[in-house]
Amino acid sequence: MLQKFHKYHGAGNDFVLIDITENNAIKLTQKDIATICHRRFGVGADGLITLGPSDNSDFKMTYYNSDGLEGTMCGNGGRCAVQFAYDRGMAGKKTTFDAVDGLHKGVITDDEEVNLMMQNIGEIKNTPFGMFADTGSPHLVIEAENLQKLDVKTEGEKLRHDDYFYPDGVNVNYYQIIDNVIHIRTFERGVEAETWACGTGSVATAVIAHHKKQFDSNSIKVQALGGQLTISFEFNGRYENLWLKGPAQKVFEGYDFIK
Ligand SMILES: N[C@@H](CCC[C@H](N)C(=O)O)C(=O)O
Repeated sequence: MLQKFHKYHGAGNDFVLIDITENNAIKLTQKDIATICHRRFGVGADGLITLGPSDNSDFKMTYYNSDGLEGTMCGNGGRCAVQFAYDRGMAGKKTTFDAVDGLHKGVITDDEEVNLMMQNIGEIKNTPFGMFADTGSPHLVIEAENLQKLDVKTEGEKLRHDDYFYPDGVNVNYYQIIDNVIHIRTFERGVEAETWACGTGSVATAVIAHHKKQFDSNSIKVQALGGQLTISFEFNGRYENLWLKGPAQKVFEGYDFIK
């Protein structure tokens, strides 16, 4: 069957998006999704997102990692979903949508970026390896001395599977602060590789750097391999009113043949 898809990226974190509001009958198996996301045998992406009907908002976003399994919240995917919904006339420049961790507001800004409201963050925890925060997805955050030279694939993969985080596993972020900007590299669970940006990981890293008093400001720039994100928040004993802003752009559209 030919399935219409759209490819977007958010700071280099790339996704296949499918509007299932008109064809809710489409059922994608884990193998279908993994094949669509495969960079040799498919379209190629870090994940796949469906936009379906929602009772209480403009649409429901469901996110799958490139391994074909449903993931937890994806910040850059959410930002791409906001741009996609606007491009398809499913929502205005201001929208509200439903995701696995609850309702999110999204705004397409005057500088043509997408700003996404994230859930409040609960406890920031210490682990034997670094600090941990759940920003809709679980993230371990580790400060590195030479980020550029770090073997993120080898080091990140070890921690992602460490017994300490069993059974859920964890996404692993390494960061270095240069000239008041957080530089970040992330090994993503479910993609099982380093991605070019991670929204929920950037939020976790910004609040942890603030928690460690490395920043006074409540607006922090995070430079990923594929682009820059800005995280802003209020701190009232806990991190609230969190927003993740950055580029979210269409790359192309097409039809994929799904058996
Ligand atoms: N790239 C995403 C994070 C996606 C979630 C993750 N891989 C998981 O399921 O653990 C983002 O931009 O937040």
